[in-house]
Amino acid sequence: MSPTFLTNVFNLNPNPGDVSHVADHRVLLYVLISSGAIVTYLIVHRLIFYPYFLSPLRSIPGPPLGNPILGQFRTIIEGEAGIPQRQWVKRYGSVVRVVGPIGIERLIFTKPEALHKILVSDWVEYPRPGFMRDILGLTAGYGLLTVTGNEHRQMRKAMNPAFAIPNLMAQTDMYYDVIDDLVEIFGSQIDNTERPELGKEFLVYDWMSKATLDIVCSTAFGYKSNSLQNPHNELAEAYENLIRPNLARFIAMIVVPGVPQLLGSDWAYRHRYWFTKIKTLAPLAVMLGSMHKIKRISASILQEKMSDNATTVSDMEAKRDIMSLLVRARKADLEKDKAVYTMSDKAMMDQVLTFLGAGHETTASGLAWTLWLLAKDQEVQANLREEIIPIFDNNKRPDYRTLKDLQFLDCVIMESLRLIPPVPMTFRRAEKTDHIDGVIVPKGTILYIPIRVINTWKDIWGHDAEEFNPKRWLKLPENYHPSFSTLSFLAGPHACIGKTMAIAEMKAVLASLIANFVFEPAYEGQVALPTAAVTMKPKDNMPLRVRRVRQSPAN
Ligand code: HEM
Repeated sequence: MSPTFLTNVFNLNPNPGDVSHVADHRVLLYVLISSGAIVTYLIVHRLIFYPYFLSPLRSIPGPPLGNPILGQFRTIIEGEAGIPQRQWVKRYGSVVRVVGPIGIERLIFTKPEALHKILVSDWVEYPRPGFMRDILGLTAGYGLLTVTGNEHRQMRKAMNPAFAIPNLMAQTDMYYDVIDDLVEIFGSQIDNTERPELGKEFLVYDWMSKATLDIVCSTAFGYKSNSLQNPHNELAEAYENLIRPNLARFIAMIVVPGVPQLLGSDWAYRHRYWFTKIKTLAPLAVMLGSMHKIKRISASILQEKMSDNATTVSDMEAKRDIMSLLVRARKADLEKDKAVYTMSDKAMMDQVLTFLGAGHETTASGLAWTLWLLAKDQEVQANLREEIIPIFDNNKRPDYRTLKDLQFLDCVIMESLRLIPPVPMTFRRAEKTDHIDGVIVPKGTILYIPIRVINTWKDIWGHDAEEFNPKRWLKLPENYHPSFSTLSFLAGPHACIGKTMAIAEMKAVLASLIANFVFEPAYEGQVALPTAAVTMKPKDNMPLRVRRVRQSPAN
């Protein structure tokens, strides 16, 4: 700091006879006052003038602006995921304006035509917003979930064949290697209690999470994570630590410009020790360590696939995991045409994290909530068992087609995913000024895609839209739109690439569990709530009482 600056600010003039310092002092004072006035004006403009009097969105109905600094943020964060939005749509109609923290406006659109524009016809101009891509990039890899426009088009085209039905049909048997373990673990733990006929309480979400991790690891990249049997598996542990940090704090850090790039750098990994010195930043050190471990494991998985020279049909049949298929397709493409688009090694490695991030917790949440709904509705559970038992009496590992043909199982899963979608909402950002559903949407506006609201909208689903009624899928309502009445897997070019895989997996797990066990609430008056996270992971890991359907011969 220069001595002149100090002299001026604190009026420490070394030469008392000289009056020029008084003029200097005044100039500085004017500068300070006018800067303060500008900053105050900008804050008042941002928090009050703009949202109340100037915003072109101000006449769109919506909840009150609320607290000038937080807006409706507290209601959103403290409410159950998707529920405040549902109340607003009920109250204010099909287009709603919500003001969040520091005056940031968001719009909710619900009509099929509006959703078609945002998600399908103009999807390139409505990408995932930057803050969302930063969060996804760090926790689920810079893969399909973060790329946009042409890069997304090319990457998705390269990946689609690996998710095609013939491949999924061939993979179904891999699910049962994991499911058999799960059934065996539940069964033996029940049998080891003093009164097996009363069953045992299990934290169902935890078990579904282990099972879906093992399934996605083996089907997506042929890796045996074995977390059902070994909770200390390196990849399972690293992934668990990666997603554990407090999400709200993590998001708050990530929106600071430069932080995502810093966290993704090797420098941050090498210097992570320093984060442990500050209590609030300490979880980041664990997260950086986990990211590094996952990258190392992904690199070795990819290396192994690339050096794999499977040429015989039986070798190739054995290696039907998604990553093997991608590596083989890339090799073939390059041999045919050197100029063709192929994914870089880094992009391929990032897909490992994308499959883990996108395909594990989502499917686990879907399964846990389905078991909860069945635990609360014993009649539906019994009807489902009635459909499944004859199949399992013949074959304990029903294939893709057999599972697909189980009509009531399909209804139960579709209804559960409708009512409690594992991803309750997502976001888009307008990259152009546009007209949607009669309102002007300025460039830069953040749009809520309110998955849970649409899925339970009474205008489409009728008066019992918020109730669990699998039979509704046998006769769909008149207003039903095949793409925009349930958005659990979204629609358009960014729709879930793993949809068919997730549904087949959920069917195999659920059918095997319901054939073997009865699920009941763990205690009277149990209420299940989701965490306010990206997925609908249950807050208490969903304790349920599990009993054997038929007593084992030992009993
Ligand atoms: C019940 C289970 C699942 C649900 C409810 C679900 C839901 C979703 C949703 C809503 C999106 C769109 C997100 C957005 O655009 O903001 C999405 C995208 C995606 N999902 Fe899933 N998902 C599930 C399972 C899976 C599985 C098993 C995989 C793969 C192994 C997977 C891979 C992906 C990928 C890669 C994307 C990005 C697609 C793109 O942008 O092109 N998902 N998923």
